[in-house]
Amino acid sequence: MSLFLMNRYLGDDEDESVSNRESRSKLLLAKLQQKAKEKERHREHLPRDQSHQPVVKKKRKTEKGNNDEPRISKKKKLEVTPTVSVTFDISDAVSHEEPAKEKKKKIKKDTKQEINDQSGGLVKDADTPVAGGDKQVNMAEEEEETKHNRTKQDTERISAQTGFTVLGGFENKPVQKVQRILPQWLAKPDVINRDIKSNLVPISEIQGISAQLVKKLENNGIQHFFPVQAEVIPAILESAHQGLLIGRGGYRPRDICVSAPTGSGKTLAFVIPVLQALMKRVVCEVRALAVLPTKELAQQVCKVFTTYAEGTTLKVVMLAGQKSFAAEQASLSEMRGGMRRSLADIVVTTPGRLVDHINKNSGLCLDQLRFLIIDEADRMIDSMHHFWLSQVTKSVYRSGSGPEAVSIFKRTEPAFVTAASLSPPQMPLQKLLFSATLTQNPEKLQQLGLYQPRLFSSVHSHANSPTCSQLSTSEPTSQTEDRYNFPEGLTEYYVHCTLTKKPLLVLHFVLRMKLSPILCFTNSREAAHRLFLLVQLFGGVQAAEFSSRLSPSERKRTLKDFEQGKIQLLISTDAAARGIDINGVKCVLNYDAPQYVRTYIHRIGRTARAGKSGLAFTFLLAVQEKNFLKMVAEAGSPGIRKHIVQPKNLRSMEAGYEQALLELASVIKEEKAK
Ligand SMILES: Nc1ncnc2c1ncn2[C@@H]1O[C@H](COP(=O)(O)OP(=O)(O)OP(=O)(O)O)[C@@H](O)[C@H]1O
Repeated sequence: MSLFLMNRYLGDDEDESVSNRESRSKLLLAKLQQKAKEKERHREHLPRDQSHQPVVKKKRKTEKGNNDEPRISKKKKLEVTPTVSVTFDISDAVSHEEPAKEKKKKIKKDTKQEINDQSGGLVKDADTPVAGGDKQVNMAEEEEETKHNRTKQDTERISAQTGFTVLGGFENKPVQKVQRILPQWLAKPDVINRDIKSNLVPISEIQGISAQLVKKLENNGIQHFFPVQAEVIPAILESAHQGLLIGRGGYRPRDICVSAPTGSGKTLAFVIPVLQALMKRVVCEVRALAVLPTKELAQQVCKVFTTYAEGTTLKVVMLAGQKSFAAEQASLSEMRGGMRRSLADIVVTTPGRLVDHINKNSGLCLDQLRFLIIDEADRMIDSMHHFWLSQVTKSVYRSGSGPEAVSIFKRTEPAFVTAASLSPPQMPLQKLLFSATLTQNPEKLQQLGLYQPRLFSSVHSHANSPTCSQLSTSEPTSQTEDRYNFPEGLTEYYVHCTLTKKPLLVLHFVLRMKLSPILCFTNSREAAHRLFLLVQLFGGVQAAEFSSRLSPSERKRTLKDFEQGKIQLLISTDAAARGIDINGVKCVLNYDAPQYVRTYIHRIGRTARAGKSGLAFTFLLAVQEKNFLKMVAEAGSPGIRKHIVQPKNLRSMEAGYEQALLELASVIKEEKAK
């Protein structure tokens, strides 16, 4: 007994005596081929514009000849007799001499005609023109779409009537671009004004900051808060006020994400409220952990925390490999009377060093962690493969899993809030994310395990993105890519150049245009080193390089010298592209065009900081121009202009440059020999 039965439709004149299934297939194939040949013959004999009509006529004739029943009754027959299946076995056709593709096409056409006959002519052959041929040519695309939909509907209808699956309908369809749908919190952020200068808020207007901190701010020359600070500081303070303990009278605070331009003052936006929230603590425990991608950035943030914590009882400790592991361990805790005692309230660290301390049980206890600050958050998401976040989470919530879980400070990971989950009350962990290029990719943000996040952003394009709830009611809007924040005072230029002219252009910007201090970026440390040597050989410019070629202490000294104005031109890799706050950089040169838009934004963001103005020039080879300008425009740049350097302005430096080039070859040879 056969497991599967596949009935075939052999036409109205199906010969009941043919019981053998194989011969039935052959019969069907022969019949279809016969029809195809007839069609071909008719087409050849008729003028072009009428070539399709006789086929249709012939078909109708055949219908009549084979079956005297009117068309309507045939349809009825279909409805009441669900034993007929309209299928076609392609393998049957492969054994013949004609090219397989041609054959399939022809047979498919005839099969469709068969379906057409049964369905009252509703299924149209893709190649058969309908009445009003001219119109059809004009509306070819629409017609194609309608035809496809109709065929699909008819196929579905026949399947429903007969109970058999109609095979086919696998035409190629153009792939539609997927509309990006953002979750509500990403699509509708709290808006931060990009224009710092005209949106300053007096410090006294922000409630909840202690007199001690206000005084500190004023001593540091800060009279007003920048827009990002005026929005974010009250939000963090409010959540800290309400949510130090969850349970009766408290609630789990929402995580906070901030996306604001480079140099807009994001550091103080978390330093001030965190210090304020922890100021009244009684027992010293690690309650705030700030994670940054590099040593230099950790150092910078630690300095700000230390400055504002001065005069309070709060202790700030840095774990970034500047000191030995043992020294860092000693700064974290001490043993007194057989008890471990924390020596740190705020820890500033890098992911690698943090994981080391957690794994080696160095005395870094995160049981009481209240704030987890993730600065340069987009970069930190990229480094999630180090699993640093899961290690932190494990350390924070481990007190909820052991026998000590009965403790009043039992902590559980965020989940649904129920009466049971609120008892006993527990310390919440709140994540604070900051970046100038925070991704809008929900899939990436998902990795951070955010709890009811709230976004503060100055990106203007969010309004274009439909939210999940809007989607069902509104028409789809234009596709929005990730768009970023550009500082208000920044002016962007690009300079069309050739490879050989690039060093001359750098010299032109330093010596003729006098734009120093200049921060010049290359794409590799080798390129940075070569350019540095070349500029030195040319002479007349105080230059330095900044890359992983230098030791951490050399890098620190170089940055200090640059900040103090001892260096006119700092040639750097992307090591100095992110977060580094160097006062007074007038101009950024992209000696090598950056490959990614995020890199571009962070590089040019080293100037035009804190509401000041700045210039950014990107050197572009002819082949790079189109793609680079497109990338920058799509990222939301307010506009990048062309800057032309007249060849005559470079002429006076050419001889010196040629000489320096010759010397460079031997210097590099010597270096390699060493
Ligand atoms: N309210 C303020 N008044 C005056 N200066 C401020 C104020 N807030 C911050 N600044 C200064 O602005 C500069 C930039 O601040 P910060 O480094 O925090 O920017 P950022 O937004 O973190 O930049 P990036 O995204 O590049 O890291 C710093 O030198 C800081 O001292």
